Amino acid sequence: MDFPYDLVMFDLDGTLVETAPEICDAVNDTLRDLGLPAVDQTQAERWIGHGTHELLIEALAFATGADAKAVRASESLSSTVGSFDKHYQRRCGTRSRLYPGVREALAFLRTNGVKLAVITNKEGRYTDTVLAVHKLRDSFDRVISGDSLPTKKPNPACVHACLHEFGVPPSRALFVGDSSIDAATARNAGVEVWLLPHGYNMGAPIEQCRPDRVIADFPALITKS
Ligand SMILES: O=C(O)COP(=O)(O)O
Ligand SMILES: [Mg+2]
Repeated sequence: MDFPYDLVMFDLDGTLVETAPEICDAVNDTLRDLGLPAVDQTQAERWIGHGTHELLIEALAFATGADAKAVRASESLSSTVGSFDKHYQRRCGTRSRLYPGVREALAFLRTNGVKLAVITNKEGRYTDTVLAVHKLRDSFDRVISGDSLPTKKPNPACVHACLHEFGVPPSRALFVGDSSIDAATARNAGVEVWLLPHGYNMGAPIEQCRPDRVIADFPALITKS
């Protein structure tokens, strides 16, 4: 197959790896430490996409009934972040899984000389753990996390960094993601975006993001349509 891109940038959570089960576990471990009620996974999925720091703030606001602004300003936040960090590092890899066909699609693209990157809003220390436990790190030429650059998605700086590093023009690059954040990132950078429906997208249907294509799954990524 003649793949029409020289660079593919993948989102992580909800795109390459189903991470919500163990993220929800770590949130609930943290809430339990505080004597707060647990949340269900569907609820937690709506908070995935802006990085785990924002997710934790949303979870605390939801569980306490406070608004997110008050949670962000609270003195206890940094110790709660420390508690979440401990729980999430322990939970990473326990209940996440690669979506079907991920490894095969990455291998196919690599073999065809396509440069591959991960661009996630997840903080680097968690990205590293997730990629390591799923033996994915060596599949990528570049990994950009939410705290790698001064800005995160949907700011296009992360995409620009990849285009620059690999000397690829926007017309030869593709972003593959699962959310409106990914769609906005790609649009802001002037690259095409294909979205998968198996991820999170803050609970909204993926078609609403108006991607260039909705692809059913990873086999569809490398199958000529
Ligand atoms: O919210 C997160 O932690 C990361 O989400 P992303 O991998 O979809 O960017
Ligand atoms: Mg995602």
